[in-house]
Amino acid sequence: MSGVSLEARELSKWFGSRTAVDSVSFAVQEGEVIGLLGPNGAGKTTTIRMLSTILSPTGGDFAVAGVPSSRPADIRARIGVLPESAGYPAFQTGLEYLMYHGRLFGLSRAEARQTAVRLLKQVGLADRAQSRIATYSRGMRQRLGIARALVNNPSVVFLDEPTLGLDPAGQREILTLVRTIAEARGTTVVLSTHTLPEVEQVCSSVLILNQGKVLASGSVAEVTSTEAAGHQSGRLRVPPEEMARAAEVLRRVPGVSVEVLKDVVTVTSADGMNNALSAVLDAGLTVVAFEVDGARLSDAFLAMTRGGTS
Ligand SMILES: Nc1ncnc2c1ncn2[C@@H]1O[C@H](COP(=O)(O)OP(=O)(O)OP(=O)(O)O)[C@@H](O)[C@H]1O
Repeated sequence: MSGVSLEARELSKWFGSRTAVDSVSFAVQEGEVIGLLGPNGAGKTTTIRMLSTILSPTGGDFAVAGVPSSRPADIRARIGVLPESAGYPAFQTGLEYLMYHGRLFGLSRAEARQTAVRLLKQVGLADRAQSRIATYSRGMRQRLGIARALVNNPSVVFLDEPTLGLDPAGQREILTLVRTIAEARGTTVVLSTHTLPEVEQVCSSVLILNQGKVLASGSVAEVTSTEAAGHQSGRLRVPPEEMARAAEVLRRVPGVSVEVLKDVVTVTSADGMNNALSAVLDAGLTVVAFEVDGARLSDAFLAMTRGGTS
């Protein structure tokens, strides 16, 4: 059975009078991919910097692979980080770069080479191992950065916006790689992103931050369904001859707004769609089709963070 590999308790960071992270608590299981989601300035990077021991928390504490935050050097040995804007030595080759980092972690020359070759293969750069990094595309550099984050065989990897600036094919490559890292190696991945479909595709759980506070956390399905219940819209199709009557019935339901287009009524309800549907059925009308929006994480995220960017 897998255990908790990352745990934060009431983690906080103030910069002067500005609160960047405000009492954030969460736990992540081994081999899980957690999406750290939030608008600009939500506190994602600051949270990652604290968990990766680059910044000291102002309050609260955390543990990585069972190692408490009071032992930062031991934590560093167990984590890998791809920072938001990683720089690369243009004149080194991918192989040299990874070997160098392997040596920094105490590997012998032979071990460092072996590790570098294995990782280059894993991130799809085997055929470019001997090319200078200056000739790599942005997507290739990001994959090299992920390989570097894996050099010390970490328990937890932090990837800060790894797909930023990549084209759809590059994004897909990174996301596939993230999934492989978690599934094949059992590594826990913390993925910070603005891009909601990414979270829906690769993350098992999500932590939504806004202005430093946790707005929601849990599995992607839990967060989506909880929020969707209160913010729904949908489309109701009735036979054309019953349209006028359906619109009239719906307009009488409290909290419901109605828009009619041909034989489709678009209904928006602050309290969920059940009352709207019941009213139409109670009136003896024929429902040909009923389709509810708001069952996506992106809808939940937009509803939660509406107007909240700092
Ligand atoms: N070194 C710093 N000094 C002062 N304020 C800071 C510092 N670092 C971050 N902040 C502030 O803390 C808040 C959170 O910033 P952070 O970079 O963690 O957000 P983020 O969610 O990563 O945003 P983005 O998506 O834009 O990268 C912001 O208001 C930011 O201005």
